[in-house]
Amino acid sequence: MSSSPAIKVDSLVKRFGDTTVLNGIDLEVPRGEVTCLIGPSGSGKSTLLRCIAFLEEASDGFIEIDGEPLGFALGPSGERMRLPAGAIRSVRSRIGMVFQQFNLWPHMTALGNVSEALVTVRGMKRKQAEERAMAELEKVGLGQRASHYPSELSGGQQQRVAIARSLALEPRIMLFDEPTSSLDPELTGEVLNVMRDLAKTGMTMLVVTHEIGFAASVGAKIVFLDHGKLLVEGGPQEVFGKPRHPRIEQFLDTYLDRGAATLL
Ligand SMILES: Nc1ncnc2c1ncn2[C@@H]1O[C@H](COP(=O)(O)OP(=O)(O)OP(=O)(O)O)[C@@H](O)[C@H]1O
Repeated sequence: MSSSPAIKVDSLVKRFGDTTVLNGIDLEVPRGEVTCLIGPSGSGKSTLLRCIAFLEEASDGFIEIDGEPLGFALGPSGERMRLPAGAIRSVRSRIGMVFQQFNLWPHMTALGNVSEALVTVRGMKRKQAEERAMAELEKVGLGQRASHYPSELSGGQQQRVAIARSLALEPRIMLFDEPTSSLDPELTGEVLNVMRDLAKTGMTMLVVTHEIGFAASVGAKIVFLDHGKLLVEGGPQEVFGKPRHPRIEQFLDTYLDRGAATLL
């Protein structure tokens, strides 16, 4: 495999109407590590993740996944050129994404939620898909809950099903958009543990989180976004250690979570 980073973001701009939400982001996400994206509310974290997942189209700039362009590339005369749908799908399929809201199908069991993705996206036979789905549910500690519907599962369990559903599709990169924001602390812990285990397997992960304790202990790289710009990036010690960038100091005062209080 090439030595290119798992994700490369180059001069990315995203505008909604007259509002510039991402204002020239350059970012490299190394392979096999956890990169945590932090920053104040409204700084553009979700938008950046959604651009990388191609759920939003960037207004300008480029994204590469494993060295291959996603969505847009430089054309022969140096113009920004949209790539064909097939090429976009092929690169996009390497990325899994987990959202704050679990987005499970309410009328399907946990097993159904995971296996359906394999049948519809991968064209797998139902029986084979269910076997695979069961194995994925076991990995996130939910083998015993396979026949339960989302309404019969806790928020933490629902999020673990969503993670299993993403992982079943064998992504090379996992994006997490505040996966624990809607959970209480106990359920947050169980989801973060699943993410810690996933990190140990060498999965490339880009995680938007307000869980500073998680970012400081699991993130190999921390990226701080502020008003649509990448303000600080580095290892946890560089970003959270003292002396700190004044904006980080201010951010920690506002967003410090319980785990972080003991870590920093
Ligand atoms: N579809 C959209 N149309 C218009 N404005 C949008 C859209 N999506 C996001 N924005 C705006 O972009 C800005 C950044 O939003 P974004 O959700 O990326 O921030 P964030 O850092 O993830 O915030 P939070 O931590 O609160 O989730 C906000 O001002 C938001 O209102």
